[in-house]
Amino acid sequence: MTRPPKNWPAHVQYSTVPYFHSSVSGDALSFLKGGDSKGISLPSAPPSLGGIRPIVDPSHPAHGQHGLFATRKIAAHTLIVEYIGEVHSDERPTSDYDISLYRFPGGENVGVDATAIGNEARFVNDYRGIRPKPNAQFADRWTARGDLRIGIWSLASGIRKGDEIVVSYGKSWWAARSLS
Ligand SMILES: C[S@@+](CC[C@H](N)C(=O)[O-])C[C@H]1O[C@@H](n2cnc3c(N)ncnc32)[C@H](O)[C@@H]1O
Repeated sequence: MTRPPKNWPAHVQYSTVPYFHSSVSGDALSFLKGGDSKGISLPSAPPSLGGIRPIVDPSHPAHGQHGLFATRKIAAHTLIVEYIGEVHSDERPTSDYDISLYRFPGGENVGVDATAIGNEARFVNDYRGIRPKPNAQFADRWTARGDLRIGIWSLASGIRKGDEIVVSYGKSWWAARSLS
């Protein structure tokens, strides 16, 4: 088992490989695991280029929480970290750590929920109120053997060492929460 990074919360399981929930269909598993639906030897996520830090600035909108910060200069269009979590096909409407992975034409909607198990990626905040615009984005990441994952990738400007890594969660993410 990989040792959790600095500032990792005790109530969350740290993992560098996805966990597949029983709600994911066999067909979806074969597709997502690059044909190896037995789940042996899942490729580990590469080391994160971001480190977890507590947000101590009172003017930061996520003050009291944590964020992900570049531990070195990150070039444009670089994989910063894979979004590891529980891969699932059931509904998780109350999760704040759930990202959509793939929608199958037949209707199965697979997400990655890092509420209870995950890696550094679960600490990426939305740019609103933090920086004028995102410096990273969620996008597909295919492993060398053909597993489909979600990656957090730097945008064209690259990221300076020490900067907070921020994405856009999307207007609908915030709209859903302002109504609740
Ligand atoms: C995926 S988590 C991000 C990591 C979180 N800050 C933590 O320490 O666990 C999403 C949560 O972070 C907070 N968050 C992220 N971006 C934010 C922003 N721009 N303004 C306010 N809160 C934000 C919200 O509480 C949101 O539900």
